[in-house]
Amino acid sequence: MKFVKTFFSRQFLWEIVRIVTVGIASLLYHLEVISLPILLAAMAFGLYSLVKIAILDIVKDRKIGTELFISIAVVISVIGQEYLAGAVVLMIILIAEYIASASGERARQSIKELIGSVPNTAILKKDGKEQTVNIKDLKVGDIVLVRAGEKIPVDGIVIEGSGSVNQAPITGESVPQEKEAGSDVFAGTIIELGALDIQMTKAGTDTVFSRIITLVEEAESQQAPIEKLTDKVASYLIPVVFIFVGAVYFFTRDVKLVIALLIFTSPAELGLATPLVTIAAIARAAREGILVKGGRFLEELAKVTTIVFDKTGTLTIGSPSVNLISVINDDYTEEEVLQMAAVADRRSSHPLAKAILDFAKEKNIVFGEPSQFDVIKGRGVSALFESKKLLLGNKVFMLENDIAVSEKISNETNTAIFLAIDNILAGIIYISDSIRPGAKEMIAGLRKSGVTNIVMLTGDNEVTAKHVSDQIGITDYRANLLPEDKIRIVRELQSNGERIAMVGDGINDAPALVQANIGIAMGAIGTEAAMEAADIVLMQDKLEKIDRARAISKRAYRTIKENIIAGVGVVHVIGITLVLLKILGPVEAAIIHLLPDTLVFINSIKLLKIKI
Ligand SMILES: Nc1ncnc2c1ncn2[C@@H]1O[C@H](COP(=O)(O)OP(=O)(O)OP(=O)(O)O)[C@@H](O)[C@H]1O
Ligand SMILES: [Zn+2]
Repeated sequence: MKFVKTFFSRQFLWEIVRIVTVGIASLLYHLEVISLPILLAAMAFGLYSLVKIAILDIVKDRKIGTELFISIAVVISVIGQEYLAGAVVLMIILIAEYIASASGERARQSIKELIGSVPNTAILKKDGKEQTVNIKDLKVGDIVLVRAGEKIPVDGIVIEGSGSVNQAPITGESVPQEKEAGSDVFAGTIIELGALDIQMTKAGTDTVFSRIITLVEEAESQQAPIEKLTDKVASYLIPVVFIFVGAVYFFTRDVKLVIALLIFTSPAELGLATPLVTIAAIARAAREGILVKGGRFLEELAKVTTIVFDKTGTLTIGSPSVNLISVINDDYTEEEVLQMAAVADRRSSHPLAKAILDFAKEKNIVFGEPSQFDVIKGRGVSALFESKKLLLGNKVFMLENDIAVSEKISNETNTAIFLAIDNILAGIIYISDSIRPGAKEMIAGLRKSGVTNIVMLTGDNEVTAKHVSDQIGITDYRANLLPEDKIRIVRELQSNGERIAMVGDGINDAPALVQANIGIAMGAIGTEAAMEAADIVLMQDKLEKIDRARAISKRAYRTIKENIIAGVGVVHVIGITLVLLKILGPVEAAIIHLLPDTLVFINSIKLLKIKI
């Protein structure tokens, strides 16, 4: 069993030796086989690691941990001549420490097991020969051969062959994707059928897979606010505890009582309560293709009450197509309107421009190069072609340029793009983009999970914006926005004291993603910019992943609270009471104290398995 392997690995050898030494010495002393100095020597050996950690904590992290409490308790037991009690307590606490560190290690390993790994070698195809080489020796452009049942070792482009690839290690989606010449493939994914010749673009630590692993590993260091809070509470509580225990000793002179009290007043599991959950939840999310860049964001997403969506490319698929061209100025034909629009948009990288160009190509329309070209953000483009001035964009853009636009031309489902030639409206191009499947269910799911405010932001026109938001159940939408308006709106919502999550495609809306408390980027597989800008990255273009991310976050946050309240709070309060009532002595206290450690561990690690 992997579990057993971690717990008995060499890394923990010394901890086990210490536990056994102190245990056997206690037993032999009790049986009067060994003398007191030998017991004390064994205790010193056992105590050594605790004292070391206690001192390191104080000096390096300025933190008082359990180790200090226990060290003091053991020293007091020796001074007070309660040798055996001290030794047994020491042994049990060593066991507890060992459970804690081994379980943290176990959780970390399980992340790697969940996500998997990338092979170290690849079959290189060179000069008509095939040879197995180490990944490190591959160069960009090398051709790598991968067959059915094998893991793809590099990121690259398929140049020959076809096959179905299971991308679950990266996207969480286990339905295989068909790959053929020209398709992108990613390291760590598995070819289920077929064989592919892959031209390598990235290998080793540059691959998407590697980036995911690094992000997940770094995520642990991004403390959740609740963790900072528990650290703070612990630092206030500790002096109070020492004064309290000191007072108890002063009035009772009862060494055993003091030792037992120190065991239950130590903040042991507080240190374990959050990090374990964070690791488990982040690993769980990663397996579903949801990349959470820190424990902080889990907590933020769990608490969020407002979620802001970008429309194009997020709620809609983002690959629009032209439906209709209507000629307004009879001096031009339909072809000419399309041709001029294509000229104006040929230098633009906007998805709407792509739709227009694709349509022109489909109609075999030849379009020239503009002599001048400008992008007017959130409005459209302007261009100069054969001394004609072209303006292409939304209605606001036309009105801003004093171009008359008659009213009845709006159409619900389509985005109307206006073309003006020499400041006279020539035609309108209707373009539509379909709403992503599952959008309505996702919004309903978020509302059910307690998100009270859902807002849609778009640079698109009012009519289309209303149409889209009506269909998916969003009542609050803002249209005709410039990119800076989106940031401003996020700020405004925040200034009402609300925590905002913003969902976008991570490319055009990166600034708004950064401004929000949590930025969520969709469909980021392979898009470096989106992976950088967002705090939570959805590897797939699937809206239900937003619901999933929220569900996992809420569950993780709940688990942290359970750990702190039930695992730590309740056990300790009951423990202290029973000790003061003299129902529990030091040895019983130490044994019972193993319980919350184990509870916290089990409660956290279950996040990897349970249905959420
Ligand atoms: N290259 C372009 N060609 C034609 N129209 C454009 C172009 N760029 C912008 N527009 C017009 O300006 C509007 C706003 O563009 P913007 O890029 O800000 O947002 P969007 O892509 O429509 O939607 P969203 O804000 O939801 O991503 C578009 O709806 C379109 O009418
Ligand atoms: Zn956008």
